[in-house]
Amino acid sequence: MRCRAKICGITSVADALMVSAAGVDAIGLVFYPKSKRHVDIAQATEICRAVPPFVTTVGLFLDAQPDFVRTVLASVPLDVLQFHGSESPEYCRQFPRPYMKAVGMKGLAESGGFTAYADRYPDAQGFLVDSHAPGAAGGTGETFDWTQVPQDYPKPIILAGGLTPENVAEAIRLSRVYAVDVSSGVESAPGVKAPALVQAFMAGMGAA
Ligand SMILES: O=C(O)c1ccccc1N[C@@H]1O[C@H](COP(=O)(O)O)[C@@H](O)[C@H]1O
Repeated sequence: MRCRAKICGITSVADALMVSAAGVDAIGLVFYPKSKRHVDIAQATEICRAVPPFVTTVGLFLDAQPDFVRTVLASVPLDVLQFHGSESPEYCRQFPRPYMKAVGMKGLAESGGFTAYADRYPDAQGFLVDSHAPGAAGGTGETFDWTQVPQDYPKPIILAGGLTPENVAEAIRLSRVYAVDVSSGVESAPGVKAPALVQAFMAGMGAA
């Protein structure tokens, strides 16, 4: 099966159309106010309405108030939610959308390991493994040991954290994941995606 691609931290219609034309399967919109890639509801609505069919729109939240998530969902046509903080299973399942739970892989082995963590979220659509420590914010732009990515978990695994055009083929070879997720590795500035880097990233995936 081919490895799918999500590009996160889209902040403009132009970038959404550019990465869609490059062949990505999903775009991510960051609703975390402290992020340099944060979008407001008006921007996000405009972006989601502009993406072509069959490109999935993902909303990233980090320990947001439930009312804020509901307010976003009332206006922005998101397909999937990505919870990147310390959200509980009960929190994640309360919204009328499928969700992915981000898992901070740093130090996870000492606190029970991936399976124990993921099993707490039986209704998650998939798990996004990132390089941060559990409880810390992700989006660090750093990699982690890709051989630690679980191989036999019965849900899709999405690999994130410090991926670039140069390392994505090796990351896919070592991790055998369902999908990869990149943000800072294809940017010319925070929140601004560089067409040449996006194309090189997609070509790098094809070399895996
Ligand atoms: O993009 C952000 O600013 C961000 C902020 C807080 C949590 C997660 C964030 N982004 C997500 O982090 C991973 C890895 O990003 P990178 O490729 O290492 O820059 C990815 O899922 C982003 O969507």
